[in-house]
Amino acid sequence: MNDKSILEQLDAVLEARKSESADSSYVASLYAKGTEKILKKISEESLEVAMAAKDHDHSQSDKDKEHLIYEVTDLWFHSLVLLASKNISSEAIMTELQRRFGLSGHDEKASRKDA
Ligand SMILES: N=c1c2ncn([C@@H]3O[C@H](COP(=O)(O)OP(=O)(O)OP(=O)(O)O)[C@@H](O)[C@H]3O)c2ncn1[C@@H]1O[C@H](COP(=O)(O)O)[C@@H](O)[C@H]1O
Repeated sequence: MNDKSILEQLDAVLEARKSESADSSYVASLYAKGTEKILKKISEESLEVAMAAKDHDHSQSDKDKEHLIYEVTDLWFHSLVLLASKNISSEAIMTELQRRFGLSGHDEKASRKDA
């Protein structure tokens, strides 16, 4: 069993794909097409998340819950590809989430208004 988290493992794969060919790797093909293409995928996946969430609102079914998980995973994955393309690891996001942990969103917004 691998001791590294799936995010750490995926980070390593996304880094390694920078020297792979677009023909053999989907991630390499996204890097080759550039930021615009990756953003287009993120935009498409966001829309699919919204549609899946609305479907689940209506049905409350396990099937639509699974579909929502699937679509959010696609969105997270393409966001990680965007970050990797800019040499940002998922660790940076974990660190930022950790920094925000326990800080109320309302309080954080109020502190920005004061600044
Ligand atoms: N987690 C994922 C992952 N999630 C989703 N996808 C792909 O993301 C694409 C998005 O789905 P779409 O239906 O929008 O795809 P599409 O219509 O073929 O895409 P476009 O032609 O419109 O760009 C699909 O091709 C999925 O297979 C992923 N591709 C790769 N990974 C991970 O990345 C690793 C490296 O992948 P490769 O670079 O392909 O080896 C893999 O081992 C996985 O761990």
